[in-house]
Amino acid sequence: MKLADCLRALASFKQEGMGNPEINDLIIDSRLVKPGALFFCIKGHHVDGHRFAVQAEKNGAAAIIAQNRIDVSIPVIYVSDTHRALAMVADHYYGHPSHSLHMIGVTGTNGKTTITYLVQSIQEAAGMNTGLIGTMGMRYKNELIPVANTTPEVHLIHKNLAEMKARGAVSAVMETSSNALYDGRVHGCDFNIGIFTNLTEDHLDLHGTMKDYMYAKSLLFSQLGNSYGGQKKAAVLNADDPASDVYRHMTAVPVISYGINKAADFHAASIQIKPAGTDFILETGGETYPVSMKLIGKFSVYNVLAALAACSVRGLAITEMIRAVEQIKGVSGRFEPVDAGQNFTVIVDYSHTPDSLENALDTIREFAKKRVIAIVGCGGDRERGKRPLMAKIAVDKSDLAILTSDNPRTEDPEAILREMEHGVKGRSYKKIVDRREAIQFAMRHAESGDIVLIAGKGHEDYQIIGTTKHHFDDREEAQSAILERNNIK
Ligand SMILES: CC(=O)N[C@H]1[C@@H](OP(=O)(O)OP(=O)(O)OC[C@H]2O[C@@H](n3ccc(=O)[nH]c3=O)[C@H](O)[C@@H]2O)O[C@H](CO)[C@@H](O)[C@@H]1O[C@H](C)C(=O)N[C@@H](C)C(=O)N[C@H](CCC(=O)O)C(=O)O
Ligand SMILES: Nc1ncnc2c1ncn2[C@@H]1O[C@H](COP(=O)(O)OP(=O)(O)OP(=O)(O)O)[C@@H](O)[C@H]1O
Ligand SMILES: N[C@H](CCC[C@H](N)C(=O)O)C(=O)O
Ligand SMILES: [Mg+2]
Repeated sequence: MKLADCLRALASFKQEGMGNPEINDLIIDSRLVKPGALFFCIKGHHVDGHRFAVQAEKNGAAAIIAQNRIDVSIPVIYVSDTHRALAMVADHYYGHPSHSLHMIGVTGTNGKTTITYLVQSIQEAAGMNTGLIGTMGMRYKNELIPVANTTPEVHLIHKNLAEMKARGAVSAVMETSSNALYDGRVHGCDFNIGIFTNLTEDHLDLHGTMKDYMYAKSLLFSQLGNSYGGQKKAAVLNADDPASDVYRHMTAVPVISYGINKAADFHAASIQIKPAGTDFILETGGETYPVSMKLIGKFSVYNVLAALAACSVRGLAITEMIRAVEQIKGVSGRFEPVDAGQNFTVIVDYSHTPDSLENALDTIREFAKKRVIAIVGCGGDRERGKRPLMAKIAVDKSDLAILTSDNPRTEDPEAILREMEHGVKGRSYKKIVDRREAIQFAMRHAESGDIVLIAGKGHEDYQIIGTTKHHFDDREEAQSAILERNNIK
């Protein structure tokens, strides 16, 4: 596409430097620029991308989009907001893929990844080819492309939606994190459905207050626009979470509610949690349907209700959707059992927030006959307020809490643990800084019938120490520690 054509997506701009070169890629990292790329200077959280304009030119950029003055000899297009320009140009450059895909966005503190997997499975079972974008990568037709962010940068979203569409997708389901919504990473995405899971403490390092965090999430619902041209649009809201009362007012499209405690369009009753699954009665449209699924816990019931409500908008039959849900074995790293023939239970779970940790431990209590052992850490370079809270929940709700490291990133692991320990002064717990040793300790000390929860890292197959990613997988670590224990015996 020619530069002038790319610029048709912008409301206002000023070009300096003559020329209308062919643009063959949209790039925001100067290190990735190849000849013919259009480079966008983005002011980041750490550095100002304008500093890399010269490097982008050296690497062959055909033109540059900037908001501050830069000194290069290729065409420069000045705009007031380069990030917004990136979103608008990318949407246009890739042919507005979100306009013709049935787009489902999922926001909320916990449950987003799980719901995207549920929606993809339900829709695919009904013959709707569905792409998925989220924490574990971009997944389409059993191919997984890893991503740096739960919600990738906006040009990558439009690019990948276009690729999914070209390969036959009719729908895409996407995690829209609060950071991404606030930073504009989904600008230009035309969503049909917005799903809200829940709002509990996390990411206050980025949003400051719970109120600002709540408003960041509301952007998904205001971005739904209006129902037009016969397109089916809806906001799917959790009736049991007070933030839904705010989001209801933020959207102009129909609202579908789901919940357990309050009356809702998709309501679950008679919930029975068992070690191998959960049963409940779905009440919707004046009918009742029994559901018997392999997913565990009350929180899983919420996720299923949200997915069913969202998929119902396209008119999928309830009984068929339930059949698809009942087939799902689980989502990688979410309440995932590790079985190496041991006589105790090991569960790896991605609970890395106070609320999800509490839910995971409460769920385990529902069927624990002996001790509950919890291995818990908190990520570095992330919100610090949740550290003492998570330590307290671990100690309050387990019989043996082992505090350890998660991804320390650039923080001192001992310092993170000291902040966690503020929440458990005078209480009894074990502290083992090295996560591998913590897992080995738990596997050695677990007795017949105990349940060990390894929380925080779920599907992650790495540990970030400093800025280096080392291979590390809680499931593998638990397996080998169990085998080692068996060999020693
Ligand atoms: C704090 C934060 O949100 N950072 C995101 C942000 O990066 P940044 O603002 O730090 O970028 P920067 O390093 O300041 O660089 C600014 C610009 O200069 C460019 N640059 C930089 C160096 C260079 O040599 N040349 C160059 O051109 C960069 O490519 C960039 O365009 O923009 C990047 C591109 O979109 C993101 O990958 C990055 O996410 C980082 C990896 C991150 O950890 N983000 C977390 C907080 C996050 O967003 N998490 C949510 C999940 C939350 C949840 O699921 O609960 C998510 O959606 O992933
Ligand atoms: N609806 C829910 N309510 C509360 N906790 C939940 C819910 N669903 C899942 N969880 C817990 O949160 C953990 C993470 O779940 P999931 O990965 O689906 O959430 P997420 O919102 O995608 O997280 P992230 O913000 O890291 O992308 C699970 O391992 C489980 O312990
Ligand atoms: N999406 C979350 C994941 C946290 C996972 C946990 N293992 C950690 O590293 O803190 C985040 O980026 O904050
Ligand atoms: Mg996720």
